Amino acid sequence: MEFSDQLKAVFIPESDIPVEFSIPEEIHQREYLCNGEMLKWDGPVSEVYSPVCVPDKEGNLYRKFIGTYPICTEKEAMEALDAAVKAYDNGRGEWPTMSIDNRIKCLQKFVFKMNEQRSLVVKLIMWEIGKSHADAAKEFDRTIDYINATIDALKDIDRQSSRFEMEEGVVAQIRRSPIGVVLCMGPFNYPLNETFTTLIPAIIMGNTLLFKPPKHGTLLHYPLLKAFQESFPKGVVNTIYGRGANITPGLMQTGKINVLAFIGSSKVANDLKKRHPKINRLRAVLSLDAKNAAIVTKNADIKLAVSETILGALSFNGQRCTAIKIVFVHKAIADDFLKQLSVAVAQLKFGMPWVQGVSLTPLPEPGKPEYLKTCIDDAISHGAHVVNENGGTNIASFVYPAIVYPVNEKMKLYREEQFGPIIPVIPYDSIEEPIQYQIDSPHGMQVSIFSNDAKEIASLIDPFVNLVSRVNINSQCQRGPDKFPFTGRKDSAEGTLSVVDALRSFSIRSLVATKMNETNKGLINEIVNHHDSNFLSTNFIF
Ligand SMILES: O=C[C@H](O)COP(=O)(O)O
Repeated sequence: MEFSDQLKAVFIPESDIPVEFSIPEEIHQREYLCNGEMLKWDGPVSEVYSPVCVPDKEGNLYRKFIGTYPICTEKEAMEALDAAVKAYDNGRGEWPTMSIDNRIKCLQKFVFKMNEQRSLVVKLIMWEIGKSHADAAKEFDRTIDYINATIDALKDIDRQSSRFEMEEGVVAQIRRSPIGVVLCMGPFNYPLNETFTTLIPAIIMGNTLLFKPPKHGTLLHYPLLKAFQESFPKGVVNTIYGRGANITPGLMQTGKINVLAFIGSSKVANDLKKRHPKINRLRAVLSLDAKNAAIVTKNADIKLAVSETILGALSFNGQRCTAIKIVFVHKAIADDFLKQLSVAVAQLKFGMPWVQGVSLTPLPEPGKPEYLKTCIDDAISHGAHVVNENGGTNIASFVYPAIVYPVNEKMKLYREEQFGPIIPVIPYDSIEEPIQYQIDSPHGMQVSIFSNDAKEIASLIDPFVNLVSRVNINSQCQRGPDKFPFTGRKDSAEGTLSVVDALRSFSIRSLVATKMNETNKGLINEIVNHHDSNFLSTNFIF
């Protein structure tokens, strides 16, 4: 069978889709959450087509229609903003003044309700973005773990804290206070997990928020709206739907957004930031573009370098900000590396997201296969070739991985973030070449260094760790474990995420201080007694 026919065969008729992996019915979202109410929507809607294609009677493949969601206008977005502003009430609202203990109780209620929706949300992740069912389940469970770790971290921080003497008789309670209204937007590749790595810490620190789900990955949030509504006071979480370009610039222009929490493209983030009339007052927590390099030195364990490169470059079809997006391999071992890499690609299982053990699946962005083809064609026109058999073959929403070699600075693949299943490989002579690449790069997220020579690795750590935010030794680039700081330099990020860092990112250190003289000693105890539990349970220091 021709390879393209093999690829086509993975798209099976609708009637053959295993029932346990199908969603019960099309999802038509006709409501959104604003100011604690599920508001009805009868305006225009956006149609959602799955990357999973099915053949019609003639054998033509078409993306399966799975549902619709509201396309709100600026009017609804402004109403949602008003609700968030009102709930925050300049820091005097019920939520920002609630004790941490009570906020945690709300979050625990939310986790309970979220877990009830696990099966549906996991299936929707799979259908909306084409992630394998196993990885979709991992995404859900990682999110629950992240929330629970956040709760544990808060309790820990709270336990460690106390009133303490600073200096010269001044006693202070150091707090982490909320900042205000957060506009929160996550990416399509981790529509639940990465969105929640900003949304959850933003909420728990006492901020109120506007939440816009990613374009690919909207419907999966629908089953969680009720959980938000029932777990948090009104106006704490408000949702907005529709075309980001139509509604988010206006929100920023109001100057009422205090924190922009955005995971996506650097261009969109910069455009949004510039809209804010007082940009210096805007806090931004951003995770953006990246072009992470793997460097395979001549002292590398090639087998290990290959298996980690495969994981790094092709997990979820290379659609991760932390993916390895370019590989520098020393000329002395380039042939061997490419041979083994090609064999490893050929061993990957491709298919529909519900197939067990599948690692290559259809791509959610409709224009992506065409874009990837232009990248490959451009590289070929500048002297590269596709090394692996069938590399770059495209049928409907599926693109078979391509190893492209030798890549040079004239090619799109040299600088552009392909965010897809292409592995561009550059042969190098001197280690100065990948170092210079990183110096010149507008990005600075991660690198992976492969070598068995400890001295060589040691000599490379400082040059790279001062250019990116994480150096991985003999292992792929990645975000986890989630307790580790996650950030980037240059255009790759702003602010730092991790279970604890995110709590810092969405709060401000503030003090309640007093001089410990005779009058104040007595007063302080009285104040503590008069104040509700808030005073004591927000006294964490970190
Ligand atoms: O897409 C960007 C994510 O932060 C990647 O996370 P990950 O490394 O855990 O897959």
